[in-house]
Amino acid sequence: MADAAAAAAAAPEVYAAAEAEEKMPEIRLALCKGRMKDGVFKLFADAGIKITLGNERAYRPTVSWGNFDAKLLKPQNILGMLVQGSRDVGFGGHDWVLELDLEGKVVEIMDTKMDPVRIVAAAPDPDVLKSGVGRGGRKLIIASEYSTITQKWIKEKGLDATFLRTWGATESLPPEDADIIVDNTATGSTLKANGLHIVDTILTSSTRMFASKAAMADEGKRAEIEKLVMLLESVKAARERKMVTFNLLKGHDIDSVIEKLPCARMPTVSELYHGGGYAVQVAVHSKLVPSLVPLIKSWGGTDVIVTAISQLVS
Ligand SMILES: Nc1ncnc2c1ncn2[C@@H]1O[C@H](COP(=O)(O)OP(=O)(O)OP(=O)(O)O)[C@@H](O)[C@H]1O
Ligand SMILES: O=P(O)(O)OC[C@H]1O[C@H](OP(=O)(O)OP(=O)(O)O)[C@H](O)[C@@H]1O
Repeated sequence: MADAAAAAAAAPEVYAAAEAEEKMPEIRLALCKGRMKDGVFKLFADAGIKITLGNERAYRPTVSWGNFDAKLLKPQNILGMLVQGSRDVGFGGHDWVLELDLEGKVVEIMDTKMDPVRIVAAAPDPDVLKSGVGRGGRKLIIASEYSTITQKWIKEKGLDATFLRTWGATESLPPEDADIIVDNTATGSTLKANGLHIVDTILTSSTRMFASKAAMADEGKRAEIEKLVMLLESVKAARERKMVTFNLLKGHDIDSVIEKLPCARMPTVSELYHGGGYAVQVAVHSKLVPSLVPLIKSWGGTDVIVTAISQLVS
């Protein structure tokens, strides 16, 4: 207690901001049930915001930061609720924005890039689009859960086809009950297990965060939403990067090393004890680390440390 009181006294602005957060305008948050849930919960957790569900069947989680009224909902419903204005912020797939024809009716505020999928047309016959006919010469039957997307695609391709709406397990329909399916694919294992070949890629999708137009028009809510986006984006940025720290001892040309570092902004450089050289710290894309570390060594760098970053705000 004494420690907490001392910390609060030493950093009054930070503690006051944390307390004030609970009195900020309420944001009605829709979290997604289903396969997107764990990734979204982890994104919040990595930003220091804990989402707690009372039990597995509870749909009203509590959020440890800010002033959220949170609910767990199916992503397809979330998008509709943002349009009708009963939720302020929510998560869903870009595919369902297109399927429900909601482009311009909800505001995309962040692409988490999580759960990437492709919406593809697939068939047992890889040449089905060339032949344009179905099993035994019948008119093509094209099955999908995505009604709008598929019917638009049929038109664009100029196919003479009957559309069949499915409710899951779409890959099981060909060859008897359908000639082509339109479905999402991530690893491709369901298509493969059912002997289906991709004949066209229609679009790509990922888990995105959306806001209602009304919430974005409300100054108070918008400010809170932007704070949330900044925090979640900082996790996304950090996940793509690593912190590389190294020493460059006296006698090496620090300026020429700094010039060669792959960073958009200036790296942090601090002087070593007794003017023995410099410690350099730079956040770099993870994929560059294996190339960068040997180069640092070749430039005379020592004591190279590569660490994970949890949040990065530019
Ligand atoms: N591997 C995947 N398979 C299916 N949908 C995925 C996948 N990865 C991401 N998604 C996205 O998840 C959303 C579908 O969510 P939804 O909750 O309806 O399905 P689900 O998570 O599979 O749940 P359920 O098992 O209850 O059907 C879509 O936007 C879809 O693009
Ligand atoms: O490319 P993959 O990694 O195999 O993933 C794609 C599959 O996962 C989903 O099915 P889901 O498990 O949600 O069942 P459903 O078809 O009944 O919706 C989706 O509809 C595909 O069938």
